[in-house]
Formats: sequence, structure tokens, C-alpha cells
Amino acid sequence: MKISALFQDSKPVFSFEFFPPRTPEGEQQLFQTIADLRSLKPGFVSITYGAGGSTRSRTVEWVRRIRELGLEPMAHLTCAGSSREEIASLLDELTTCTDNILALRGDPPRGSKEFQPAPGGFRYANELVAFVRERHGERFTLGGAGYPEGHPESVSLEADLQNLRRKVEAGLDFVITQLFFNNALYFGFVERARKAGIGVPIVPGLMPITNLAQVRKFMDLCGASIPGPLLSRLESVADDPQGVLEVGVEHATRQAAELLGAGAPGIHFYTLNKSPATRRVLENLR
Ligand SMILES: NC(=O)C1=CN([C@@H]2O[C@H](COP(=O)(O)OP(=O)(O)OC[C@H]3O[C@@H](n4cnc5c(N)ncnc54)[C@H](O)[C@@H]3O)[C@@H](O)[C@H]2O)C=CC1
Ligand SMILES: Nc1nc(=O)c2c([nH]1)NC[C@@H]1CN(c3ccc(C(=O)N[C@@H](CCC(=O)O)C(=O)O)cc3)CN21
Repeated sequence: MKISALFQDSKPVFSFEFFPPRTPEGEQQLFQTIADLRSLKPGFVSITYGAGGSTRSRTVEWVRRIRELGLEPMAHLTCAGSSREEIASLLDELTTCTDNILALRGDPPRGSKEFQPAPGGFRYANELVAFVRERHGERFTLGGAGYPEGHPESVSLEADLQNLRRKVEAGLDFVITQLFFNNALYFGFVERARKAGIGVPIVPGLMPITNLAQVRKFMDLCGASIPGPLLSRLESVADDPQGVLEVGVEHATRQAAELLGAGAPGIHFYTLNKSPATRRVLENLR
């Protein structure tokens, strides 16, 4: 099912993001996480492609598994490291297992700050979006990424917004935001986007914090800032994993409730393949 239909409804769309595990233990954990989360009836679940250095070949495999489990999959697809021929053949394969694609540029390889397009590949996500539309028309619902705090490589918030507009004009059906911990960033972003003529749904992406070291890594990778008071609360329980999770769940619950109250079209959860925090946030919202 094309998930664009879900956003035409007034009900909020909840979605979960997973990455393809590298080890048999990781695979077992992800199966368990999906089992734990499926009763929450997500509108869709997405599978990353090369995120955080993870493997790409398993994205399609997990998309198939998710569909077999009766959930609606969305495959992430990036420009990184692939020629257009390779992307074309992957797209043909995706027509056999999903109706939904999150079209991304991709991160620079680990240890490098600068993105280099592959020979015969694309430099920006808007080129990938146009390519998918050119080859497959309306066959897929297409999502893309948006940056409430600006993309780390962009020269200004305004330039970044114009790039988002270009990407939407190339054919995006909706936008998922980079994770953020302060809702004012999302509200400001949506307001600026609407003024710039971007009309598609903008789904906030939230990551319930469960681990302080990981948060620091994400601030670096994603360019997401943490409000000082939240960081202080996390640091005050740094030696107590359960305490960190409690703070993370409470914060994400407050963020989600306020976002939905203000009319956000749903919430996309960056689960990192774990279920307890996301489950508790959604239960708190009921
Ligand atoms: N859910 C997920 O998996 C998410 C992944 N990401 C990652 O973030 C990274 C960036 O990907 P995207 O946002 O898709 O990239 P993008 O191509 O939309 O933007 C990348 C950078 O290039 C600039 N830019 C974009 N189009 C341009 C153009 N036509 N001319 C000049 N500059 C342009 C943007 O302002 C931005 O600084 C990727 O690594 C993606 O994997 C980000 C958020 C969520
Ligand atoms: N710039 C950026 N790139 C992304 O890939 C990305 C974002 N932002 N923002 C939201 C989510 C978060 N994503 C992530 C981020 C990190 C891991 C991660 O921790 N990966 C593990 C290894 C994964 C594996 O076991 O293969 C790691 O240790 O890096 C996964 C997905 C994907 N998304």
C-alpha cells in the first residue's frame, strides 16, 4: 500500500525506523523488537540503507520480511556509492517488494566529512527523487529528509530550505525530519517551509534517548542539539541506564504529545532496533 494514503486521513501516522543488523544476535533482536512493537499498529516501518555504516544488501531482505510479517515497509535508498545503473536495478527490485521509498543522498563514508558522488551517480537527493519519478512515475510514495536545525553541510537555513523545496518539487510526497529535542525547532521549520511554498506533510522524527554516549554520537552525526537542561538531567543519571531511559521516555513523551496537539501528521520513531522506549512513549500517549 502506498503510505501517502495514510497522510490523507486525519489520524496521526506512527512509524518506526530500523536498521539491518550485521550479526545473528542483531537479527534475533530485531525480530523480537518487531514482535514487541507490532501490536502498536504502526502505519509503516522503514529500513535504513547504509546508515551508521550498516550493510545495504540486507535492506531489501528486511523489507521483504517486514511485509511477510504483515507490516507496511518503506525502504530507504541513498545515492551514496552507487551509479545510476545500480540505482536503476535496485529500483526494479524494490518494485517487487515495496510501494514506499525514503529517497536520501546518504552520509559521507565514516571518517570523512565530505560527500563524494559515485562515478555515474548522483550528488543530491533531488536528483534521486527526479530519477525515481522519471523511471517509475507514481509507482512509489516518496519521502525525503528535512532538517529543523539545517543540514550540517548547508551554508544557511534559507539555502537548506530552498534545497528542500527543490527536492519536493522533484516529486516528494512527504518529509520526515531529522531528530530534534526541542519542539520549537520543528514548529519554526514547518512555518518557514510553508512560507517557502512547501505543502507536503512534514512528519517529526523523534529518538527517545536511552544511552548518553549514543546521544553524543548522534549530535555529531546528525547535527542535532540537546537543550542544556535535558543534558544536565541525563548527566545526573549517567551511571544508571534505567535512569537515562526514564528521562529519555519522559522527554520524548512530552515532545510527542505537544507535536500531535499542534497538529503534526504523525511521529516517526528512530528506534535503533530497540522496543522498550518507543513502546512506553506510545503507551503514555494513550
Ligand atoms: N531517516 C533517515 O535515514 C535519515 C537520514 N539522513 C541522512 O542525512 C543525509 C543527507 O541526505 P539528504 O537530506 O537526503 O540530502 P540532500 O541532498 O537533500 O541534502 C544534502 C546537503 O546538500 C544540500 N543540497 C541539497 N540539494 C542541493 C542542490 N540541488 N544544490 C546544492 N545543494 C544542495 C542540502 O542543503 C544539504 O546541505 C543522508 O546521509 C541521509 O542518509 C537524514 C535524516 C534522516
Ligand atoms: N545523517 C544521518 N544519517 C542517518 O543515517 C540518519 C540520520 N542522520 N538521522 C536519523 C537516522 C538515525 N540513523 C541511524 C544512526 C545510527 C545508527 C547506528 O547506530 N548504527 C550502528 C551500527 C549499525 C550496525 O550494527 O550495522 C553504529 O554503531 O553506527 C543507525 C541508524 C539513520 N538516520
